[in-house]
Formats: sequence, C-alpha cells, structure tokens
Amino acid sequence: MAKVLYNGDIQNEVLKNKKIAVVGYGSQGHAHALNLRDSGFDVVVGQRPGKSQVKAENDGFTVKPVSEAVSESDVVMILLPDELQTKVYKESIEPNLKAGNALVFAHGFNVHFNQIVPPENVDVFLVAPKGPGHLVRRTYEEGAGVPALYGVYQNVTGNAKNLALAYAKGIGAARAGVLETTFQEETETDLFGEQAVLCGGLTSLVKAGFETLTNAGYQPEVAYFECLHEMKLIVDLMYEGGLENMRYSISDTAQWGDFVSGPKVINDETKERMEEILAEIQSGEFAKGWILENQANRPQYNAINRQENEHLIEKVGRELRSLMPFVKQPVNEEEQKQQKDVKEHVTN
Ligand SMILES: NC(=O)C1=CN([C@@H]2O[C@H](COP(=O)(O)OP(=O)(O)OC[C@H]3O[C@@H](n4cnc5c(N)ncnc54)[C@H](OP(=O)(O)O)[C@@H]3O)[C@@H](O)[C@H]2O)C=CC1
Ligand SMILES: CC[C@](O)(C(C)=O)C(=O)O
Ligand SMILES: [Mg+2]
Ligand SMILES: [Mg+2]
Repeated sequence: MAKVLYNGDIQNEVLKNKKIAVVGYGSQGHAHALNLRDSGFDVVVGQRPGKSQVKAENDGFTVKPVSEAVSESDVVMILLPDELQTKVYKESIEPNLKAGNALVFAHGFNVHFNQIVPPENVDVFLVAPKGPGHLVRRTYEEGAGVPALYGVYQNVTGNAKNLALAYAKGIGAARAGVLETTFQEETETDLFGEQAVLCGGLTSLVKAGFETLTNAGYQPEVAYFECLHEMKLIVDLMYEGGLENMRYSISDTAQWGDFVSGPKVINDETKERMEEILAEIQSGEFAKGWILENQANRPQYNAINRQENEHLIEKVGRELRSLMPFVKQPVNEEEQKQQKDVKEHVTN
C-alpha cells in the first residue's frame, strides 16, 4: 500500500516564514490563496488586470503584476491555464526567480512535456489536488478537504519535500490524504482520468444515454432526470462508501441490471480505446495536439464548445434546475454575481 499522509503526519512550520505568490486567481488559484491564508500563511496574488484581479482584491488580497509578486516571494505557485503558462513563465516568472525559491505546479503538464525548463537553482515540486478548485475551497470551508498528490522534481534546498507537504496541508488536502507521485505519473494519470473517465467518459456516457431515450420518443425531462440529475445522487453514494455502498442503496433489480448490462456498455473494446488514449498521452501526441490547437486560436475547441452548450440536455437542464432552488448555483454564475457586486460597490 502507498503511504498516505494526513494532517498529523505533516509539520508546516517550514512554510510559515515564507511569502507565497499564487499566480492566477481562477478555479485553483482562488481556492489555494484563500485556503492558505485561512491556514495562516502569507499570500500575495499575481494577476494581470481583469476579472480575476477584481475578484482577488474583493477577497481582500494584495494583488500585484505577476513579475512583482514573484520577485517579492519565496514560493511561487503557478495556477495559470496550462496553455498560457509557458508564455507568462518566460516573460514574468523566470526573470524574477531567485536562487533557493520554490517553483510549484498543480499539474505537471508543462514541465513533463518540456514546455517549461526550470532553472537549476530553485526547488521544483507539484501539489496537485485531485478535485476541481471550487470544491477545494468549498470542502475546506466545510472543514473537509480534497486529496492531493505531491511530487518533487528538483530539490536544491533540501527542503522541497517538506515545503510540498506543508503547502498541501495549507490548502486542506491533508484532511483527505496526501500521496507521493512523480511529474510523469501525475501528468499522465490526470490527463487519462479527465479524458477517459471523469470528464470525457462521463459526459459521453450521459449524453449517449439521454440521446438513446429521447431518440426512442421518451420525454427529454425524464431522460435528463434519469441520465444526468440522478448521476450525482448515485456518485455521492460511491464517494461515501464505494461501489458496494451505492449497490446497497439501489434496488436488487438495478443491481442485477448493473451486473449484466454495464459490461455491455463498457466492454473490452472500450478498454482498448482507453489504452489508445493512454498511449497518446504517454507519447506526447495529445500534448502536441493541444499546444497546436492553442497556437491556432482554438478553432476546434471553440466550435465543439458552442455545439455542446446548445445540446438538448443542456437546454432542458437549465429549465429544470431553475425550478430547483436547492440545487447549488453554478460556480460561474456565482462568480459573475460577485463581479457585478464589486462593480456596483466601486461605482456607488
Ligand atoms: N481547474 C481545476 O480544478 C484543476 C486545475 N489544475 C491545474 O491548475 C492550473 C490552473 O488551472 P485552472 O485553475 O483551471 O485555471 P483557470 O483557467 O481557472 O484560471 C486561470 C487564472 O489565470 C489567470 N490568467 C490568465 N492569463 C494570465 C496572465 N497572462 N497573467 C496573469 N494571470 C492570468 C486568469 O485570470 P483572468 O481572469 O485575467 O483571465 C485566471 O485567474 C493548471 O495547471 C491546471 O491543470 C489542477 C487540478 C484541478
Ligand atoms: C478532472 C479535471 C481536472 O483534472 C481536475 C479538476 O482534477 C482538471 O484539469 O481540471
Ligand atoms: Mg485532475
Ligand atoms: Mg487535469
């Protein structure tokens, strides 16, 4: 069994006298900055002017241009979108790093695929939460946490591992479990998980079920409740107690259907596709495609995104959710409202 570390296993004094620059105040950035500050650490946010800068200021942070935040800090956590990191790193981060600083990532993509080559005189490690940033914050506020992986790429000061663990504890990850990895393992498993299971696999499964029912003439609202809304309720039971706990709560009829029909949907052919996806990640082919797609200003990404947002399941879902006030407001609407409040506050 791998060694999983929890709060009691980790000393965080090593980070207490350091200044931490959180560069980027998006999904992960806002969560790390707020959780670290609430854990008693000294945080400055590095942000370009714009909506995230306003949000960080509204949350009470000192916000500086990335170059300034980096030059006054000891630990620099890069929480910019993966596809923008190389440019910002070259222009504003690398020139301002000092010997003995720590350069930190939440995902190994750019280091593993050689888009960022760190200088030899700094510590380099990752602390990669295994969950969306908004949940890193929400669970922290609830007294819980999202697990994280840590991995050391370069240990110049001799302190890299302790700093990584202290950082992980600071964002609340050690409440749930912190596990050692490498940049290669984190990058490849994270990309695989999001493509084949958590995001790509799940959205394709949900849409395929919805389309099968609606094409057969069933009501879209029924198909939405069956294939999307109930997914969360089923997954919650798995989160709490694994497959066994979910199967304990469902009917025996459902469990028999699970046993005999599940393997017809996800079968050996699906596993072969998964292996192909993993091989493209390992060879760097996926990374190359994503880098080129960004260099071309995302023609495919934007077209597919538009199409997906217009899918019937999304239209029906928006209407049904508007009639379920207990369903939490989506994080993007929540953030838009906060920005509006900030603007109104500034103009009044
Ligand atoms: N999203 C997640 O839950 C997870 C993400 N990660 C990793 O965390 C990292 C950050 O991802 P994520 O949180 O999704 O990123 P987001 O897209 O949510 O946020 C990016 C932030 O960077 C800011 N930004 C963009 N360009 C610049 C720039 N030129 N200068 C300064 N700030 C800029 C944006 O601000 P603006 O408003 O100005 O655009 C925004 O605040 C990535 O490495 C990702 O792989 C790891 C685990 C989970
Ligand atoms: C599952 C997607 C993810 O890897 C994450 C939230 O962990 C990401 O890159 O956003
Ligand atoms: Mg992930
Ligand atoms: Mg990811």
